[in-house]
Amino acid sequence: MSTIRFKAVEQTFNRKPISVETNSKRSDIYAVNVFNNIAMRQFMSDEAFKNIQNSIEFGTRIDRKLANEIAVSMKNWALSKGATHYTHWFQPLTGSTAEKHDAFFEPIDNSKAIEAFGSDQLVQQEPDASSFPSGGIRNTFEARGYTAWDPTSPAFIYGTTLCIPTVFVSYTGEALDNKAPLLRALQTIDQAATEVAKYFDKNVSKVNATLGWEQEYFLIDKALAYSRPDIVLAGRTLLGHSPAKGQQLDDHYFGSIPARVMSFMRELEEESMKLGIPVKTRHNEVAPNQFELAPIFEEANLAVDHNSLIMDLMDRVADKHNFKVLFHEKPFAGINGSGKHNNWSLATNTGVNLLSPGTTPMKNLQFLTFFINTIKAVCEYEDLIRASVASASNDHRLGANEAPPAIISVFIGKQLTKVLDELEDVSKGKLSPQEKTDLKLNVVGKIPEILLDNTDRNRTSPFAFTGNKFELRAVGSKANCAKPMTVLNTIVAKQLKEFKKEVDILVDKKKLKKDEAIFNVLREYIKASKRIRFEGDGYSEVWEKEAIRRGLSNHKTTPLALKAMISKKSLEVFEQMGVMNKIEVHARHEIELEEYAMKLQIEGRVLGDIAKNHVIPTAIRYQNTLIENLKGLKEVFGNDFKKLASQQLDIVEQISDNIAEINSKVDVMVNERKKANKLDNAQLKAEAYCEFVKPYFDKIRYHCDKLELMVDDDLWPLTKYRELLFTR
Ligand SMILES: NC(=O)CC[C@H](N)C(=O)O
Repeated sequence: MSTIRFKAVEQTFNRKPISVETNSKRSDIYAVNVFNNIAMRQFMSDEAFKNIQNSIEFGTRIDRKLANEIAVSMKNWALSKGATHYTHWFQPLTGSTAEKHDAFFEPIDNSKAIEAFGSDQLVQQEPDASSFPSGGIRNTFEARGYTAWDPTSPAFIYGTTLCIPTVFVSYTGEALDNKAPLLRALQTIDQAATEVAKYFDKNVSKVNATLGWEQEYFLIDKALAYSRPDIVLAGRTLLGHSPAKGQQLDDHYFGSIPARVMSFMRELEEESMKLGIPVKTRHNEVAPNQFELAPIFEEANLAVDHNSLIMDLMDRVADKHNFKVLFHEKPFAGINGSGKHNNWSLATNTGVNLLSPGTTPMKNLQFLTFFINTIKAVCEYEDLIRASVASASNDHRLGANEAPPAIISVFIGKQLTKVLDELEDVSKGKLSPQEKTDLKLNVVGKIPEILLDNTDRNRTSPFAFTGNKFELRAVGSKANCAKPMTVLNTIVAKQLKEFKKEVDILVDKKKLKKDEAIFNVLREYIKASKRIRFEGDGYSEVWEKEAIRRGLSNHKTTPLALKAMISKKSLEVFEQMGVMNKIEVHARHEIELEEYAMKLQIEGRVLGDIAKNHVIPTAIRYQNTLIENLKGLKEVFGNDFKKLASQQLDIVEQISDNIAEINSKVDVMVNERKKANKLDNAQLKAEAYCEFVKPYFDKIRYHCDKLELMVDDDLWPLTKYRELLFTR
């Protein structure tokens, strides 16, 4: 086994950057592989173009006849780009993407064939999807699943395949994927936010939620990564002693990008550009061999699709450059893990960012309205947000003093805290002319147009306002952003609807002026949502205690965090907002619990195997050399040998002790796993894995890592941390 390690290290030493030919002008290739407006205009009639534009903007139905024309034009465009196949591209509840390719080719008799693709193939398909998780939805209804075209996310060519973004739903209408609920949530926030935005500008007829994600990842040489069974099977290292040097010198963050990584990034960016993914930022992250990539924000549905697509693209491009991308939130113990911060905002079709202060008091009141409503929504549903980012892998990251804690709170900075404090004192009911002027001039009027440079940063906060958007920092690097985005947009929509109702009542019944009514409602919201606001150090123990006092949840593990998904309150908000019915939520809850248990089961098995079949035999081999040495010393020195051999004897004993510990702990862990596996109830099974199996991982690791420090480096079979993290 150690030969694999040394071969891998040697291979890595000999690697050179793969040269990539890239276009210096990115704008020339931007979106060339996307069926966007330019391509559509070129390939379809005006009528069809207008029809599809309306559908994208207002969700109107696409006429069947025109759908056929759209399909044909899409096919012609794809063929002109060299595509041979098409696929409905969807995001099942596995969290990744799925595709089943069909050729355009169709024989019409035994001597002739055509390239065929019509509305039937575009609009709806029935993949044999029986193997995707459905959380019992399909069994309950004996319904099959089908994929349906999502015209709001443009088709694109990936390799030689035309990919058509689709939703995946059962015949009874239940969503079997991550996209369908997201689209519903985006529709509901559009309606709710548009209604409220109309208070300030009658011309607003649509509000888009926007998302800018930041993807963190590790890049490890392929040979090194594949030399470790734990990385291959579990996506993370389950053991490995910390290297002498880790990230303590802070010399990687924003440092110069290593040459091989740079080649990888250039090719990735080039391919992303062609797919219309507007990647903009690249840099080294905190940990050695950790990097980050971020695009410009986009409409949330498109941004989610682009993130799923780029994760796939990263795998492929990395492979070409002899790297493996690790998306796991915590691939290495002792150094930083990876997140995927979600920057979220709301934008009107009149070009206004609703979370950006403006030049006039009215614009600032609009900003405050959306700002305070968002805070209130997060306050009401903090536990649901936590649930939306819960996973076995993200549990390692949240609360590890490198990413936000498991407690959800909102950070807004000093300046806005002051504004909210002042708004809290607004009088009840009608405002005097003096108070109105004062508010206009001294409170609302004083919010600077550009807050970006004035907002403090707080990396310890899970939900931080950063000048013109909120940054949800709790999302894990492996996650599909659709989940947190569905929750966030749903709860803010609910909140905005409530706000509108309350303001309207004050205007209609209490005869308050619109802005008076708004001030009155906001005042109450500021008071009601105070407990979620926290400006201090989210890593501190003081905050943990304070959060308990404030009644905020602090679920450190997924089985506990997920419970909030199916609380009465959560089921109600999903149902009322038309995002998911009870069956859909329960199905997802069940799937996530099962996934949690399975992930831990895999980790337990891999660890057991490595510990017993790799670590222990290696330790015994080394111990045997020591014993040989001891025998030799005895032969040469006779009774005096003990003095000379005391250290060796000590090591021999320590090895035996560690072996004994590993052996017995693996046995107990296997037993606990067996007990957990017998449980039918998904919640209890996940809890059993969490409480009784997982704790053994660290205990076993401890002794394996001790042996790593003792055993001859030549014999050690597992590629070491220093090799994984510092060879590139
Ligand atoms: N520089 C950073 O912001 C680090 C973020 C951190 N890696 C996380 O998991 O969220």
